[in-house]
Amino acid sequence: MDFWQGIEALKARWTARAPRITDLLGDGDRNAALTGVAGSFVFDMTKTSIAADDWAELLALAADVPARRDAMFTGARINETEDRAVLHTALRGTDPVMVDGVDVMPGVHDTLARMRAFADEVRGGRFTGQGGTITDVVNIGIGGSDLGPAMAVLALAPFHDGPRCHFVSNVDGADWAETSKGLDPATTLVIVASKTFTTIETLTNAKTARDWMGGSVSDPAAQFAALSTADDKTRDFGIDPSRVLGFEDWVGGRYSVWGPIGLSLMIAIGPDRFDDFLRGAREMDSHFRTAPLAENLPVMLALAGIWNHQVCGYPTRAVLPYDNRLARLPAYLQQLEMESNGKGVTMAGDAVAGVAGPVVWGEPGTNGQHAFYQLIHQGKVPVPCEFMVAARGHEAGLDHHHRLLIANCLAQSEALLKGRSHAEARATIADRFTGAELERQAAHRVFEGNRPSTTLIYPQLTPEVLGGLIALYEHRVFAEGVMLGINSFDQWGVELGKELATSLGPLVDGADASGKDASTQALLAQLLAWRG
Ligand SMILES: O=P(O)(O)OC[C@H]1O[C@H](O)[C@H](O)[C@@H](O)[C@@H]1O
Repeated sequence: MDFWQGIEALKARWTARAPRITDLLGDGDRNAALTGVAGSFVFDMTKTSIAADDWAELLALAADVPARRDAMFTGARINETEDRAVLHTALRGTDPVMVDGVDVMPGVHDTLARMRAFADEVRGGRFTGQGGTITDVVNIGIGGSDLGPAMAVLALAPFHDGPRCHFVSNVDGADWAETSKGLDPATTLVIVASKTFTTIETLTNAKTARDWMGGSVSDPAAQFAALSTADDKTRDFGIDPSRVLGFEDWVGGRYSVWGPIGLSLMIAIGPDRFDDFLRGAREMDSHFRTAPLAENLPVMLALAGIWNHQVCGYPTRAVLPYDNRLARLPAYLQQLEMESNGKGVTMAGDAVAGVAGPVVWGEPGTNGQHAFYQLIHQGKVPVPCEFMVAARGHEAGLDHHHRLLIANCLAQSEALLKGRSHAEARATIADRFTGAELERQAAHRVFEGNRPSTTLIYPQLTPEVLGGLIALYEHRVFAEGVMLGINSFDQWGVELGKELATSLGPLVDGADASGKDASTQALLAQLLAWRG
């Protein structure tokens, strides 16, 4: 059956049945089927409205995933619109992978060895700034050249034993100004991370950083390193090839944290722990490649997403890590998921017959509970929630905090599931109100319940677990993309805005704006008046 016909059939049955998730939870076999295990992860999708027979039909929709997956892992050019292989998995792999008849793995291992050597030199004080041992590292990059390492460096803070790491991404000068405050140029290493080395934000920030450093040291370029596929451009910028770590075009920006783009993370936590990070991802790769679809965690996450978004029609998904150090995970996943699957055209160039990827958003718990959970519990449009929590934190003396964290995480999914009826709401306030006022007040305290959520649990957020977590989401996005028939590995949708920004530059300097639409002209005129 065609994917979209399958979705329509599932939607019709789900609408007719209008199941209560609490009723579905009575079926032990269904619950076992909707609970997945891979390495250190347990994924519970029993609090969704997927019935046992729905699950069997959803799995059938994933039938094309294995062949496509195998094509990806073995170096086929599955990124068809850019005519590229998709091999971020090779960055953490061990086995040979052939692209155009050449094994890419010796190159991958050579680059990893160079990263390790440089990280060790920086961490061990053998590579120094012109004022002594490197105390601070600033990674300048944006999108995939920022979000992965920035998210991972924060996530693995308990494992830091190297120099401090900072991240500058926004072309807004505020980002550079705030980050560079208090840094000593003579003991700072600047890493310019850009796959293409053409990204205007990154090049602007890199030049500003070079000027800043040039104010204090005689040879600023000596304290610069670059991570890029464009050797010629890094050389033009003045960075010595010995401090340029290259990678190939078969690594997409949002999938690039495993190689040179992860250098800041490697410097922060050390090469051995970076190896653990890679190993965690490799174990998830192996699970994705070998586990049957019905027990395959990335496929299960993908099907939970397909069910909530395409079958039930819920437009967004909230990612809610009950793990404060995963504060940047929602932003990271926004790029991973929305840049990969936010598409309207199939691989064949036709319009997608339904909606592709959902809006992904979120914040860590418990903070979100005191902000937007109001809408999640009582707003009219259900928001499928993706909870995640570790069994243990890293703060040995603060386990009572972690106990509360777990309790809150489980409480939220329980509240979403069960809700509170009008009668129950009335009972909670019957001592304070009577008559019509009691009914009115009770109405505000009703929770519909029956709201879907999934929960991912793991023992503790270690480098290995983080590696597995990111790989899990990468493969989830891949599996969804295969089912939707789209190319998850291009991002043409970011181009138009970039082109227009280039054409608008001179207009901000006062050039003739008459070719622009009326709204843009008016906004520009006011901004120019204020700029004086
Ligand atoms: O690494 P760079 O070439 O500088 O690209 C940085 C980012 O910008 C692009 O516009 C894309 O949307 C991202 O996928 C990419 O990660």
